[in-house]
Amino acid sequence: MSDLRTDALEYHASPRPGKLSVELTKPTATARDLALAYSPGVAEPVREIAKDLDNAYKYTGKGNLVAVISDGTAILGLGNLGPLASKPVMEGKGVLFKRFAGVDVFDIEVESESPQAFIDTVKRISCTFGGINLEDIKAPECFEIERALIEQCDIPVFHDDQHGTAIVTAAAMINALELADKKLEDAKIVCLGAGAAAVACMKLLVSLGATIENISMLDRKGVIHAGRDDLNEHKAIFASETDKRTLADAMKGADVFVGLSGPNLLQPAELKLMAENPVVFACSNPDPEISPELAHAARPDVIMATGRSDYPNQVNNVLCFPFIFRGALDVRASRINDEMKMAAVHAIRELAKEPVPAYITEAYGGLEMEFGREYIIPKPMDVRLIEKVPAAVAKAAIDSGVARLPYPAHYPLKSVEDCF
Ligand SMILES: NC(=O)C1=CN([C@@H]2O[C@H](COP(=O)(O)OP(=O)(O)OC[C@H]3O[C@@H](n4cnc5c(N)ncnc54)[C@H](OP(=O)(O)O)[C@@H]3O)[C@@H](O)[C@H]2O)C=CC1
Ligand SMILES: CC(=O)C(=O)O
Ligand SMILES: [Mg+2]
Repeated sequence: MSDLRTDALEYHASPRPGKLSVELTKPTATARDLALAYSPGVAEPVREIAKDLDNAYKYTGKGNLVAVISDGTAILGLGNLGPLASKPVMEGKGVLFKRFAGVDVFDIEVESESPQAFIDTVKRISCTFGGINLEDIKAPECFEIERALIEQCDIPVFHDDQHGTAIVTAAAMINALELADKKLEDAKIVCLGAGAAAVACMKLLVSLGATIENISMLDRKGVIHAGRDDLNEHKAIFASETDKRTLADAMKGADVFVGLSGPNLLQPAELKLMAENPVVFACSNPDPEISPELAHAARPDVIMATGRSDYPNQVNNVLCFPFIFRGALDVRASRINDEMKMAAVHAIRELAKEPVPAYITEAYGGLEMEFGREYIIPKPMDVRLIEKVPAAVAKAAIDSGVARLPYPAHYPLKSVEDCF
């Protein structure tokens, strides 16, 4: 592990800087090819698009192109390090979009002095894209930014840290609670963090049956309770009449801990206070709220997940965003609505119960996996994700009236190569 820093820097630097490049999709070998690709031939699609803007989907890459856009104010759990420092993560999201769902990405890092400046910038460039994935924008600004852009754009705008995270968390939570023999309706839930991801995750769990009175949410100042006068409207939804003030207060008898805050914020002593068979999703990246080693040592009965690839149960929005956009783009949805999000939750959740193919076992060093405490959610390289999730999302888009194309004739997809 001590080599990880060196290896990661080398990976990003060599043999050429970065992780993505632009590829050509048409022949360019002859003068004729160039006359078609550029002047004079390029004038023909220009004229067609000027006549009817929808022709951009026919003659350009718009329909398969997503902008991954950040202002760098909440880069993973590293904090507000500025737009340029967010670029490796945004390129990384581009890698995942392409690798897992064949979606092309331009990453865009925006220097903006205000949410309005960010909104204006994104709105002005939005016609280039088939969809917009907002990333690593801190709360509460992210809520206003996403709302305004959904209103102003006719393409899907999706804040991944809110909804991608919520969808995957919900899918894993339903499975984890089933294994713990508990019901979401009765579960006492502690959520450490009250930002973009935390608020969206708790809202989605409530829409799936969790009881808002059973949720204790905490920010840097402790438990969010009705006596506080420093809460924004998003935190205030979770303010309860309670005497609990600290994480330890909240953890007494809790069934579930969801960490969407920062590194090493949960102590073993606090974990020991939880009810039997506790479910702990320590999802802060790159360093979780508690390491699986410490958690298992403190509570042998824990069902444990992190956001990382190197432990069992990776609860990470990578399981959602490539596939939800694939489905949304393929039916040219005008937005990603609640029905599509819910369809994604169930498609991901159900896949965890299917037998794990041999190529996944091999990719994880021969580790045998089956639905259980160490396997509550599929692995990102499971190609059945591209079969199941876009199909469910596309169907939900059609059924809920936001699709502009019929169910794709080439669905269900069997692999990324099937996309076109
Ligand atoms: N596994 C996954 O797929 C994902 C994981 N995440 C992780 O979730 C975390 C939050 O991301 P995001 O919601 O986008 O960021 P935001 O900036 O929107 O929210 C951060 C939240 O964490 C709280 N917080 C930070 N430090 C502490 C602390 N010491 N004690 C209590 N609360 C604290 C903040 O409190 P306050 O409001 O008081 O400032 C804030 O509510 C990150 O670590 C990120 O990596 C995010 C998305 C996906
Ligand atoms: C995974 C992710 O999007 C995050 O940690 O911010
Ligand atoms: Mg993120």
